[in-house]
Amino acid sequence: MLEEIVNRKKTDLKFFQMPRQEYVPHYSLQKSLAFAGIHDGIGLIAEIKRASPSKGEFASDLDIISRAKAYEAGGADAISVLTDQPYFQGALTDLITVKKAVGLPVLRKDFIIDERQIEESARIGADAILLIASILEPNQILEFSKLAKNYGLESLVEVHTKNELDRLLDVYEPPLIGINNRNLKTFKTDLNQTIELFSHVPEQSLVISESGIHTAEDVSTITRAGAKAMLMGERLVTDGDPETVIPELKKGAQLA
Ligand SMILES: O=P(O)(O)OC[C@@H](O)[C@@H](O)c1c[nH]c2ccccc12
Repeated sequence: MLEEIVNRKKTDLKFFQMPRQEYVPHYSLQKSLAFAGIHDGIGLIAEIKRASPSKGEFASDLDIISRAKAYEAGGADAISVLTDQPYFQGALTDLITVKKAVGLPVLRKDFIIDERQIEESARIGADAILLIASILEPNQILEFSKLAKNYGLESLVEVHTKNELDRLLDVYEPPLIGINNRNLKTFKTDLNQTIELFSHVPEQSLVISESGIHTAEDVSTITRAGAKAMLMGERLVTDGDPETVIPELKKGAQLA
């Protein structure tokens, strides 16, 4: 599946058009998460996602403006927006819309494999981009992070295996490391991934546990593992009242 997604991305990039730049205020994902880690015990990146290859369409009629505002009102520290269209029903315009609706850092969630996508991310108003270790070489991750920084963007580097992490750390120690609990090949999630990989992450890096986090107990588990932040998609997208549920979920960090 991952190979299929990346191949489609390569095809679509043949028709790439650079968007015009608009002025938007910038927020630091790193600072926002570190601040929340101190005050709430855990930082939250809440995700806007209509569909996924594993679950199909689960929120096709999502009102992204009210959802993003509810995330912010509930105490989310950043918003992640899926911008991949073919597999996640996302769009660049979703990110532009969300960025205008909230005063939080916005992470562009996509399959970045080309430098032009980084300038594009800056132009649509992203504050940070996702770099996925399973589809990029470690030196590409380093180069892409530098390029992102030149555009004023932070990078969240996502790993799923110890091998990906080791290869990455030989070349670059990212300030923000995402441990994806979902195996992108089988789609299975396992919070043990965060527990197992955490001890191998450099002390200075802020760890974000991603995927498969649904309950306050899950939040407790990943906090105990050492994560300072979490990325939640499906649980929040499908909830009737994220504004109420976010503080309840965050309380899991206090029980850790
Ligand atoms: O909906 P979940 O299980 O809470 O997962 C959110 C997020 O971690 C997931 O959407 C994700 C993690 N890494 C990705 C890479 C590409 C697309 C999506 C993702």
